[in-house]
Amino acid sequence: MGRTADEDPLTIAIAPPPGETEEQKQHRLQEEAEARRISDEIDQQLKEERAALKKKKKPIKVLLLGQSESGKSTTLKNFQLNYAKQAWSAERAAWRTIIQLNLLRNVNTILDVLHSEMTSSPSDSPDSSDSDDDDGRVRVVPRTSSGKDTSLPPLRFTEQHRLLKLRLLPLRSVLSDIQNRLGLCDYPTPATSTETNSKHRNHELFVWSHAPWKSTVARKDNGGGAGQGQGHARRPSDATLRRKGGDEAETSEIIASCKEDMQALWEDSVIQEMLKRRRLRLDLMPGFFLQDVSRIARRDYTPSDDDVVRARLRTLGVQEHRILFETGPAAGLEWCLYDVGGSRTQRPAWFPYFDDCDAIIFLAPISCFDEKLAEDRKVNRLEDSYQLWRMICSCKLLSKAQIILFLNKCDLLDKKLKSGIRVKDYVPSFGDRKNDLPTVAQYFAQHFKEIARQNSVPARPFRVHLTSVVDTHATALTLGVVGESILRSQLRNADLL
Ligand SMILES: Nc1nc2c(ncn2[C@@H]2O[C@H](COP(=O)(O)OP(=O)(O)OP(=O)(O)O)[C@@H](O)[C@H]2O)c(=O)[nH]1
Ligand SMILES: [Mg+2]
Repeated sequence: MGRTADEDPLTIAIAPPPGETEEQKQHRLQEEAEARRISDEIDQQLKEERAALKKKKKPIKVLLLGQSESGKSTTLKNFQLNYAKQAWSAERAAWRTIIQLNLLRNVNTILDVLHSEMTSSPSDSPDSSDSDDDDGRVRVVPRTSSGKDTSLPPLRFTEQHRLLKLRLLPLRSVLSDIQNRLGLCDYPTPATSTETNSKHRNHELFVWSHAPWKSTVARKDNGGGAGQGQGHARRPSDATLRRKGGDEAETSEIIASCKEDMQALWEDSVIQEMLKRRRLRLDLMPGFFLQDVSRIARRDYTPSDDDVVRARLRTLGVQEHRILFETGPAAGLEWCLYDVGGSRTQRPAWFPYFDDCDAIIFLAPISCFDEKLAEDRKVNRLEDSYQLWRMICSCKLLSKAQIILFLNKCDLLDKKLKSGIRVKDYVPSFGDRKNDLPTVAQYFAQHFKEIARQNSVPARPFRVHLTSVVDTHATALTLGVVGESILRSQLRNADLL
């Protein structure tokens, strides 16, 4: 049997005292109202504090997306350079070795071609792979069935070229030593059905998201730990560091001793002609440092901000970089930037990060209208960017995320157009429009806009920036605008909640 209301302890406890006068009753009610007000006030305060705490704990989540070599990691570097200066300075020295690696790869690419040219006699018929560059993007020079372009006089190699080849030979082992030391992987890109020979197939340096290369180098150079984004790194022992330090000094010594030869190789007119005939534009390729060899090959070389931004190290996996903004409108707020590997095999790893994402910065390198994907040489790189963009715009998981498009590598696009490469030869729909930067960029932007319009559900504003993210000054301004826009949208969302 249940209790009657008269027996309920709570009812008994809050019941007015027996024989309460009217005056006592009014006083009691006043006291109860005041107690309720104080209790409500405490509740409200707690609610606000929880909300603030929640806000503080949940960083703004931004994904950097786009195909490989579109400039994602470079954009991330710009964020660090502008908004997390302390972390940036701590990490800058660590890039020295990567820049040396980039330089050595430039030199080895030339030596490979030189070797191939010098060892093929006029009657030899080099196979078509000889024209594959280190990046798989150099078009084959038209050749006769004997493999030689007979319309041009033969290249006149001398004893000096043979000596250069010989004297620069040690750089090959230096290159693999550095790679081993930093735990970097060197994989060939997948072969494609159009590829006939792998002799010069693309080999590039990769860093896995958990690779400890930054901490390995940074600790030695700065006495500090790794920067953000490399948090899983295991610290090497002091003995290992001493050995690595010795190895690094040795590496720098060998590079410095080859400085004049590297410079002579790059400035040699026969070599330049050889590269021209191969249509090997090293200067347009990622991680090109030969023009700065006299500075970079010094024993006391320290990278500048620009050097770090131009260094190339391919990303594998997804790297999380937490940046506590030190300056700007977002000062004090934590942003979580995700830098992903952009090659085709890497893309499935993006999806788990779409959930709960606040903004996407999508990079499309528009200078690549005449290039093929390294991982599938049947596919034009611009077409691949269009396809990816379509996928991002139509993705339901991202319907609440702000999407910002960077039409990147405008500086390279400008160089290409000025060197006489015509867009209409690769994009027939471009027709007879003016072959200059503003017209071409506008044309491509229109195409991206149309894809966004047709595929975004619900419709979203088209936010586009023409960028060259290696230009740190211009990019600082762009990031300012982008940061404000993401923040504003965050605040709007918070108000709606
Ligand atoms: N000239 C020029 N070079 C650029 C530009 N953006 C990026 N680069 C260079 O292109 C190379 C590739 O850039 P990354 O930022 O590493 O490309 P990514 O998108 O991170 O590529 P993955 O890691 O392979 O997915 C680097 O050497 C950059 O310095 C640009 O706007 N202009
Ligand atoms: Mg990258």
